[in-house]
Amino acid sequence: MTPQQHIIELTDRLNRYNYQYYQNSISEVDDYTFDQLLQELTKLEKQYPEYVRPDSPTARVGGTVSKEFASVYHRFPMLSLGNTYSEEDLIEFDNRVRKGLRDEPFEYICELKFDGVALSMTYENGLLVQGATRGDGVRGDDITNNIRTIRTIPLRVHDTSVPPLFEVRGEGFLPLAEFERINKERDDIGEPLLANPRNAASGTFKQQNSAAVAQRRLDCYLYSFLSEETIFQTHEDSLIAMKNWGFNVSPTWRKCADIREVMLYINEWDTKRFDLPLGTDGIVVKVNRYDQQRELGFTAKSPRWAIAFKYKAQAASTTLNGIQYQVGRTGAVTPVAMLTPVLLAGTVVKRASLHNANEIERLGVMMHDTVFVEKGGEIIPKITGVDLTKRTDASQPIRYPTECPACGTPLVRREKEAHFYCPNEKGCPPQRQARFEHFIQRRAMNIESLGEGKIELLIDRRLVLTPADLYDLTADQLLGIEKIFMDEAGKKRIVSFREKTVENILTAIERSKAQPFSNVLFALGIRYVGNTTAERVTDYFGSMDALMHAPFETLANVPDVGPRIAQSLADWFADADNRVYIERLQAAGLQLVTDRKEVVREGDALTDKTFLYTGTFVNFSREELEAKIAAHGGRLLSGISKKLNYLIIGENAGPSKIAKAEKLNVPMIGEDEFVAMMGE
Ligand SMILES: NC(=O)c1ccc[n+]([C@@H]2O[C@H](COP(=O)([O-])OP(=O)(O)OC[C@H]3O[C@@H](n4cnc5c(N)ncnc54)[C@H](O)[C@@H]3O)[C@@H](O)[C@H]2O)c1
Ligand SMILES: [Zn+2]
Repeated sequence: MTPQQHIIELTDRLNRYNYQYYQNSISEVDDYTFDQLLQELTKLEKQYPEYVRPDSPTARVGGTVSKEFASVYHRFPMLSLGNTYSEEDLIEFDNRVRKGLRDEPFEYICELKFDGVALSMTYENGLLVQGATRGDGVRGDDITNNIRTIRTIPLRVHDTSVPPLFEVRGEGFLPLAEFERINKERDDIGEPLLANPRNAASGTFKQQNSAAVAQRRLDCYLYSFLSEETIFQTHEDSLIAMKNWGFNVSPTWRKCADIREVMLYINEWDTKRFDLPLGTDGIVVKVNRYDQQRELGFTAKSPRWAIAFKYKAQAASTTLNGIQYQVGRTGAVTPVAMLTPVLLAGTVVKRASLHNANEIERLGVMMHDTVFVEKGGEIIPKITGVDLTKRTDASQPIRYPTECPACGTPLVRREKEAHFYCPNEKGCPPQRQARFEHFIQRRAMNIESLGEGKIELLIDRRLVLTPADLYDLTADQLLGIEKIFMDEAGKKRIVSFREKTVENILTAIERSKAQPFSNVLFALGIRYVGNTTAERVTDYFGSMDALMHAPFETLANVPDVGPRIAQSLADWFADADNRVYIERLQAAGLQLVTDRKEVVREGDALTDKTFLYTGTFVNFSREELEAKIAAHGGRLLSGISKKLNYLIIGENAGPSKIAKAEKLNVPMIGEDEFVAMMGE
């Protein structure tokens, strides 16, 4: 390849990675590889400036704006950061700064480099008026409504000392625990898992539906303050002030007197960062004084007064001793690597995720190979490669099972899905057990006193076959059952049903009969039917009877449902065993209707019309307004979508609702118009 061809190839490749990363929230390669390639291109361009392409990724911020959102211009450009993985580069940076400041004394502020999405928030007279992404650095996407869903970003700053117009910047992120929770829920209802917290956060901020954004509890750490007039002398002062004004500033920053102290900070956070509630990929070093920052200035792409030091992903090598194939509630088979224990980022790792059969093939990994494990933004480490130099004759090809490891049923693979499934939904033991665990969880029937091995024992003793059997259990059957479990480490654990335990369990089972209909529907464990979907569906149909007999077209028309979930519901109710199951739950006294108040019809002027309201009203309380809509045949929706016919505007109406309605061209009416519409 000639240098020119090489430059062309690298430019195209990096531009494609950038597009996938910023536009589609997908990483085709890991960050380290990306950064190495970018460095290679930078070097080549320096050597052969005549071949530099105008669209070179070395000269611009990698993102773009998207068509789905309005674009906004940034008052101050939102740039990138120069980055490095080596201490030598850091010392070079320090030398450049010293030279730039002509040996004048200076200090650094070190911060963690939070791994999420750069956000900019503009405040006018103390009010949050705009939230935007970085985009191409000059223009970003206006995602104000999505940013408003972040609880830690104040909608109003009460302190009167803030300037009339200012901007704060920070990193929007998905906390690790939230990422794990979402993935657990997705796994539970058979949705594909989100790849990593950064890409998940970036994908979430790009969603059109703010209500869906609000359900993922995004957060944001602020790290920068900007305004026309200078009100702070140093970055340190601005961090302290932002904190005092109620912004979420991570307490992890530190002032460092020189580059040696910066190195200490880097070493200290190398492993400590894994204890933080979010993913981080390095640290950011900034010159503290603003006048010195101004003196140093910017390149086209990044400030000269700051640099990011990135940690290489923490990796270790160890041997792959076996693979456990776990069968989940929906029958999906997940391979988990069993490793020779190895120390990684401060914890001992014995297992690593292998995701699915495609991943095993992609890695080309064989049994007894020496493999690399890495800890990235996720809690469970993953296998990222094979050390081929250590491969011996002992390595054996991995034969992915063709039959369910638990029940022997031949596995199937559904179209376009990465997982193999055990189709023996009713008879497969781990599927059955997981179905019970799903049924008893708090968000479902809330019989959690049956957790921790107790369900296993009841299934073992054949006291229960389906969750409906729980409602026939008696104290006599339960008293005195006992089993000793051995855990992996060979530790004994005794599960026994003593008097008090039995009493608790039976009380919880009895109480579960009062759980609302939507919890019951969720508890059934129908594929793709999570909590929210269950609420939408039960709200819409009002009773199990109506739901069970609804044709596919009606199901698909329920707000937020769509054909995929509708098909899953239709298939489930078409199964005769499932209908018997429902009959038994009904006989046991579970709630199979919504406890909506009886609607007394007063008219039908609003028939087939959908409504949503915002604010408060003169003639009605919220409940009264809702009752009026129903009494005249109208329907209340839970969010603004194209399916909404009218948004009723009251006093102190929510600006984000109004903005959204404007955007979707949903007609807005006042209280008087609403009354007139009812014909009262
Ligand atoms: N894997 C891929 O395919 C792929 C593709 C494109 C980019 N990337 C990654 O993204 C990087 C480029 O992204 P970039 O231009 O946003 O640079 P960057 O992420 O390396 O640095 C700039 C960003 O750091 C963030 N940041 C976090 N904590 C901060 C703090 N305390 N102070 C200031 N900023 C902080 C801000 O969002 C800022 O925009 C690449 O170096 C690469 O690692 C990866
Ligand atoms: Zn099976």
